[in-house]
Parts: sequence; C-alpha cells; structure tokens
Amino acid sequence: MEIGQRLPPHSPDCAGCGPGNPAGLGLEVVRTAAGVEAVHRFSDAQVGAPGIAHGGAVALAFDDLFGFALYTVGSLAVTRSLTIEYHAPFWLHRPYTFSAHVAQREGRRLLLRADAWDDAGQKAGSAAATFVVVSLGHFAAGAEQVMGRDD
Ligand SMILES: CCCCCCCCCCCCCC(=O)SCCNC(=O)CCNC(=O)[C@H](O)C(C)(C)COP(=O)(O)OP(=O)(O)OC[C@H]1O[C@@H](n2cnc3c(N)ncnc32)[C@H](O)[C@@H]1OP(=O)(O)O
Repeated sequence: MEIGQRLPPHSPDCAGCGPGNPAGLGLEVVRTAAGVEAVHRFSDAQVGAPGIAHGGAVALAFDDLFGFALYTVGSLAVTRSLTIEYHAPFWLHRPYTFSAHVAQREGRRLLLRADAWDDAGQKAGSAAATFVVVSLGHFAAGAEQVMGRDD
C-alpha cells in the first residue's frame, strides 16, 4: 500500500464506505504515512439538530475509518469499544478531515486513535477504540445469511 493510495471499501454496501449504499456516508479513504485519512462532508441525510451532523453519523465515520486503519497492520478485527469526543459541532456540507491510526497492539487487542479537523484547522472531534482481532470465520454466518436471502 502506497501513501496516497485509495483503499477499497469494506463491502460494496458498507454504511460507512460502500459506493452501493445510497444511505451511507460514502467515505473515500486514502493511506497516509501514519495511518489513513478521509475528507468528508456530512449531508442533509445525516442531520441531527438543524444544520449539524448527528452524533451517531460522526461515530460511524470514526468507526469506519478505524476499519480502514486495519489495512496498515494487516489484521482482521472488529470494534469492541468506541469512545467519541465531540469538541465542536460538525456542520453539514463543510469538509472535515478525519485521520486514524493504530496506536498500540496487545495480543488480540488493537488500540486505535483518530481526530477530525474542520477546514479552518480546528479540531472538531476525536475518537479512541479497541478492536479485537478475529478470523475470517467471524464473518461467515453473516455472509451466508446475505447469500441465502431472497427478498
Ligand atoms: C468476508 C468478509 C470480510 C469483511 C471485512 C471487514 C473488515 C472490518 C470492517 C470494519 C468495519 C467497521 C468496524 C465495525 O463496524 S465492526 C462491527 C461492530 N462490532 C462487532 O460486531 C463486534 C461484536 N463483538 C464480538 O463479536 C466479540 O465481542 C469479539 C469478537 C469482539 C470478541 O469476542 P471474543 O469472545 O473473541 O473475545 P473476548 O471477549 O474474550 O475478548 C478478546 C480480548 O479483548 C479484550 N477486551 C474485550 N473487550 C475489551 C475492551 N472494551 N477494552 C479492552 N480490551 C477488551 C479481552 O479482555 C480479551 O483480551 P485477552 O484476555 O485475550 O488479553
């Protein structure tokens, strides 16, 4: 993976980054020297209070970006805990730069950190997460369910 390289979505319909999900954020994530980064504008579809992105949508952006940071360590892992600090409102339609990296690894636990800045360089949010490394089998039941659906 080269610096600046665009990374593939977790799945075509991923709520965070899947290009096939019209209700998703559609994050476009690139590799950086320290981890991964995405510039994102929240849309009217992610509104909470008028003009401001819903906190859950902001959490989705952080969680999804953490999923991309896994590419930098080559481990398959899932979110076990996620903590968000909302330093300022995330205004709709304004660009925010999200960046994330893997800070530490202890056995199966990965500790991840992220920040988000507005276009004036003010920090709008930060996040910390514990991801736990899993095998590919962790996703098997869900994948079978999707393939067996006929609705
Ligand atoms: C083919 C498809 C490919 C798809 C690719 C998708 C890529 C990813 C996409 C990403 C998309 C975005 C992201 C998403 O949306 S990921 C989706 C949202 N997350 C989930 O669905 C996860 C649900 N949880 C689980 O499945 C289980 O709980 C897991 C598997 C996580 C662990 O259950 P398991 O029974 O296996 O393990 P354990 O409970 O013994 O714990 C294991 C270790 O962790 C330590 N621990 C536990 N909690 C904490 C804590 N809070 N702080 C610190 N440490 C903690 C614990 O002490 C132990 O340590 P140790 O005793 O070993 O030292």
